[in-house]
Parts: sequence; C-alpha cells; structure tokens
Amino acid sequence: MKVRVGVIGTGAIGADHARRLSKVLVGAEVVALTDVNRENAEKVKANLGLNAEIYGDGHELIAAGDVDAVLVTSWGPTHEEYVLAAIEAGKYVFCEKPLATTAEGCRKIVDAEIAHGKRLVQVGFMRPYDAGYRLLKQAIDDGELGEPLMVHCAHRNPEVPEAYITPMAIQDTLVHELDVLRWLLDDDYVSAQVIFPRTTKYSHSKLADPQIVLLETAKGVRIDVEVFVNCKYGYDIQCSVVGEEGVANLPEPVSITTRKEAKLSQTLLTDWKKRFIDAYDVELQDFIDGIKVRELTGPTSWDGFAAAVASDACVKAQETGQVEAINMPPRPPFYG
Ligand SMILES: NC(=O)c1ccc[n+]([C@@H]2O[C@H](COP(=O)([O-])OP(=O)(O)OC[C@H]3O[C@@H](n4cnc5c(N)ncnc54)[C@H](O)[C@@H]3O)[C@@H](O)[C@H]2O)c1
Ligand SMILES: O[C@H]1[C@H](O)[C@@H](O)[C@H](O)[C@@H](O)[C@H]1O
Repeated sequence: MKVRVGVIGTGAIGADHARRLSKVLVGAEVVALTDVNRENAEKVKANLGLNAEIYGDGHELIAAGDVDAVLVTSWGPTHEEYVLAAIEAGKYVFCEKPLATTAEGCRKIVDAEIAHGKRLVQVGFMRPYDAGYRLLKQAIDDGELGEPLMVHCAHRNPEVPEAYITPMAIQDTLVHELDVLRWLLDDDYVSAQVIFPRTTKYSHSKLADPQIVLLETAKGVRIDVEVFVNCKYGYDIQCSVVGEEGVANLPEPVSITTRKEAKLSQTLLTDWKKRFIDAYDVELQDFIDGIKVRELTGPTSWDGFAAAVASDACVKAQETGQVEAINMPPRPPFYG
C-alpha cells in the first residue's frame, strides 16, 4: 500500500518534492496539497496531474483521514506549528530545514516527539544523503586522513531574493554546513565567530555578503565557511577536510569538459535543485521506506535542534563580533 502524503507549502521545494514523490520515487502518492497562495497548490496539482485534494490550510490537511504523512515545505517560521500539529495527530512528518527558526522552537518539537514515544519527524537535511559527502565521511571514518584537524568550506549562491537579509546567511544557508559537518566529523560545536569582509556591490543595505564563519568543535577541529550568496558565477559548494595524514575534497558534480575556440571549459551548476537532485531523491525515498517499516532513520529532530543551537550562536556572533559559546545539551537516549 502506498504512503498517502500531504504537502504544506507548494513553492519551489514543495513543488519539486511533490514531483519526485509522484514521478520519481516508489511507494508514495500525493493526496493532499495546501498553500496560503492557493493558486500555487492548484498549479502543482495541474502540472503533475495529481488526484489530490486542496485544503484551506495546513491544520485541515494534517487532520485529513486519508493523509498518512505530511511534508512541511512552507516558509521557515511556519514549520514549528505544523510539525507540532503532526506529532499531536500521531502522523509522520518530513520538515524542510529549518525545523524551527529558533533552538527553543526545535526543543519544543524534540520534547513533543519524546512525549509521543516514537520517532515521527525527519528533517530535510539532504547533504548526508549526497554521494560526495558520503565518500568524504567514509574516508574520515576509515582513518584515511588520520584525525581531521581543519575543514575549509564555501557555500556560494549566484544570487538571492531581495528579502534575504544578514541573519539568513546563517539560518537559511550556513545551516546546511552546520548539519552536515556535525555528521561528517561526528562532533558538536563549541564556539562560533563571524567575520565580515568587504561587501559585494551586488548586495543591498540589509545583507552583509560575503561572510566568513569560524567554528570550533568539541574535539578541537577548526572550521571556516565562506557564505557568499551573490557570487554571480554559479551554485558552488566546496568542502575540504584536512587531516593529520592527508586532505580530502568534496567531489565536483559530474560535468563534461569541452575543448573549443582555444578554451578548455566545464559548465558549473547554478541551481540548488540540480546540485543535490540525487540527495533529495534518496532522502525522501528513505522517509517513505522508513514509514513502511515504522522506523525513520534520517536526520532527527535532535539534529534540527543541534543545528538551531549553533545557528542561534552564529547570529549572536554576527551582532557582537565576538567569539560566542555554543552550549549543546547532552543528546537524549531517545535519539540513540
Ligand atoms: N533542503 C534544501 O536544500 C532546501 C532548498 C530550498 C528550500 N528549502 C526550505 O524549504 C522551505 C521553503 O522554501 P522554498 O524555497 O520552497 O520557498 P518558496 O517561497 O518558493 O515556497 C514556500 C511556499 O510556502 C507557502 N506558504 C508560506 N506560508 C504558508 C503556510 N502557513 N501554509 C501553507 N503554505 C505556506 C508560500 O505561499 C510558498 O508557496 C524553506 O524553509 C527553505 O529553507 C530547503
Ligand atoms: O533555501 C536555499 C537552499 O537551502 C539552498 O540549498 C541554499 O544554498 C540556499 O542558500 C538557501 O537559500
């Protein structure tokens, strides 16, 4: 029997996830949609030829008897209320990042899930499902590099919308590194600092761009992440792990090289949807498969909380210019 899924928020990623659930993956069908902008939901329904009900709001969709699982792909500040409502209804829920916009909000979700007594939530951190990051992790776990000492990263977007402002470089963008590096190093963060280089002329008065975030982990690994969201030239994700005995780099996406007109060139991607297309497929298939055996194994509410604790400290560090402590409470046994 197929898992019947309802999608809350049918913008860029909601529409893309509805497409992969209905056209690419196995074991699921999209039976319900909702969006504050109803036209968006209607467009997705028509474009994908779905036999889905369009609900007036997210709470009605969560309560619907024929919805087994919920995808929360609306704007970040709305995630917390829908995830809590899904837990309350005892339904599986896949929530795009951020799980909630603050650590406090994530903690409420963690507490509700623990009180429910069984994992219901998977957070949409897709990078641990990316083949390149998996190879990096394998190299670290196999001891190929010796102990990791430093990690150098870059997270570059060609451009961002006008509404994207300075803290979003952390909450919306760096949050991917905050999650994946914790997973990669099997470590937690203890401090953060944010440095502002000269701002690009392609930014605006409410966005300092680029930013350099310096993190320190409990094991003493030092991490630098360049977040540059008006880099113009492409969508570029870099990660280089420096260990005691060697260095490993995140592979580049596969691309042909062209020799033409006295130039040797390779095309870069410009869209996050394409850069992690396989990882999004694998993470959502994992969610559906997990529901079938009643055991989710993907990124947890605790991972969402951990990223939010670090994210809150980074936003504070943006404001103070100081090194800010990151105080991560111990992981509850519920999360293994
Ligand atoms: N994992 C990733 O790589 C990734 C990529 C893109 C976006 N995201 C996350 O997904 C979420 C959505 O991002 P997006 O780029 O699709 O944004 P978007 O603006 O394209 O789409 C969001 C949609 O949600 C709708 N919406 C807002 N509030 C709602 C509510 N209360 N109920 C129902 N619908 C509501 C909007 O009308 C819009 O159609 C964000 O949290 C974003 O951070 C994650
Ligand atoms: O919501 C998007 C998405 O999460 C992308 O993966 C990230 O590169 C962007 O910076 C962010 O705005």
